[in-house]
Amino acid sequence: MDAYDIFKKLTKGLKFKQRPLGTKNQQKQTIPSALRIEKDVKEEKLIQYNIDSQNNSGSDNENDDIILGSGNENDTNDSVSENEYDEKKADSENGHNCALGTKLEGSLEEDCELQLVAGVTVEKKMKNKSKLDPVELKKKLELEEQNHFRNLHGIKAIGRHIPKALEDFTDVVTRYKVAQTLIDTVVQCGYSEPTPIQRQAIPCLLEGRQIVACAPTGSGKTAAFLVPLLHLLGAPSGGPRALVLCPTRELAHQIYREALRLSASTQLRCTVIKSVKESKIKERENTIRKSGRAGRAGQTGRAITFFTQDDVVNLRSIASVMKQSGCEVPQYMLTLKQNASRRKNLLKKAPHRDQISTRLEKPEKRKLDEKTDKNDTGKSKDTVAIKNSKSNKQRKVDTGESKTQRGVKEKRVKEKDSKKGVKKTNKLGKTKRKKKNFSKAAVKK
Ligand SMILES: Nc1ncnc2c1ncn2[C@@H]1O[C@H](COP(=O)(O)OP(=O)(O)OP(=O)(O)O)[C@@H](O)[C@H]1O
Repeated sequence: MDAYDIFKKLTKGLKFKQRPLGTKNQQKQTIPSALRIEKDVKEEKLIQYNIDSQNNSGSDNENDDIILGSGNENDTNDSVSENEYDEKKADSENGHNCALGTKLEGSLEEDCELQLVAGVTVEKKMKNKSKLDPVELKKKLELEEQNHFRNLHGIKAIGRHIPKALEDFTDVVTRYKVAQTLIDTVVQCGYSEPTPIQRQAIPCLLEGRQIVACAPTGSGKTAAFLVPLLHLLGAPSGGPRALVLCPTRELAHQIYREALRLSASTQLRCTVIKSVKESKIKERENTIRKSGRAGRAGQTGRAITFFTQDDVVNLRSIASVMKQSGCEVPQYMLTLKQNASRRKNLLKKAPHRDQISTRLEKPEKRKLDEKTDKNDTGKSKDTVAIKNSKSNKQRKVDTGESKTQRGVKEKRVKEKDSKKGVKKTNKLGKTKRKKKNFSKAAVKK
């Protein structure tokens, strides 16, 4: 908002009469009588006051203790000529009259005395405004120019010693010695001219000033802070050095894309941190890798284990124990066995802790179940029988019964024999006898 706008706002609704030149006296006549009387009284008071002040400075007066500037009714001295009045009025208009009760005499550079109470005066130095240093004048002119430039581009800046807004991107090279390659990439991105926010924010940031910048969406705020940031970072050196906080993930990706484009000429790298947990895992991974030991990072059930070459032996033994106990061996352990070249620094998801505990609860029962399952499928029935049976009798008799069933039957038979004292009989024998008896009965009939 410039001076004209402010004036317009202040005088909104007011009407000004335009006075044509040379009609001064005529207008005087047209002033209403009441107003004219008031004006005359004021002028008279001013004249009287000036005379009083002159008298006070020269000789003692009866009215010294009266507060100056309030008007004196006792003095009705009309001896002040019109010329004197005109001169004094002209002086007062030129700014020589400091306030009521000040001396009107003296040159421009003379001190002005402010008399508050009779006899008490305060010295006040008048500044000679008309005489300015050429350097100061130049500065003022420059400031005026800068403000005019800002107004042209709709830039509003508040603060002390605000740096000059950019006219072009090449300004940055000359003023702040920014690498030409960086500006070239900016131009390659299609930014031929800086946007208003870029014009003012880039020089501020390059001077190391702290700023709060506001601009509408799509006005180029990202480049406004990325260009100076890339210049200040220079070359990469040990770890992250700049952090851009975003309220949303989408905005983070938008800034990331912009940063990738603008940092094409530099060796700097940029990434988006999606969640703190993930970053923590990565951090831990890096520390583990640096230490050369195995480790685990993450939450229960979602843990990630890192292995080194030395862990392979241990893993094998763990896998074999798990197999023996009837546990399900994780896939990554099997792959470790298969491919020796990939064993180093493997990153795999560990099995859920609860799963392991449940599987380890009743391993014996699981074993039995598994064996029954195997038999049900009919896998290598004969071989199992050969291995488990000790006598040839059983080999012959084997009719596909399971090992356990056979064992149970044998036990029962033995118990019966020992109790009753009956001779051992074979199943086959019994059936033969039955057949013989059946044939004899048929012959008799
Ligand atoms: N000086 C420029 N000249 C031409 N295009 C530009 C300039 N600066 C930025 N742009 C382009 O304008 C688009 C919007 O820029 P940017 O995303 O930086 O805006 P923003 O103000 O950060 O928006 P938001 O408020 O949504 O984050 C981008 O595609 C960018 O490439």
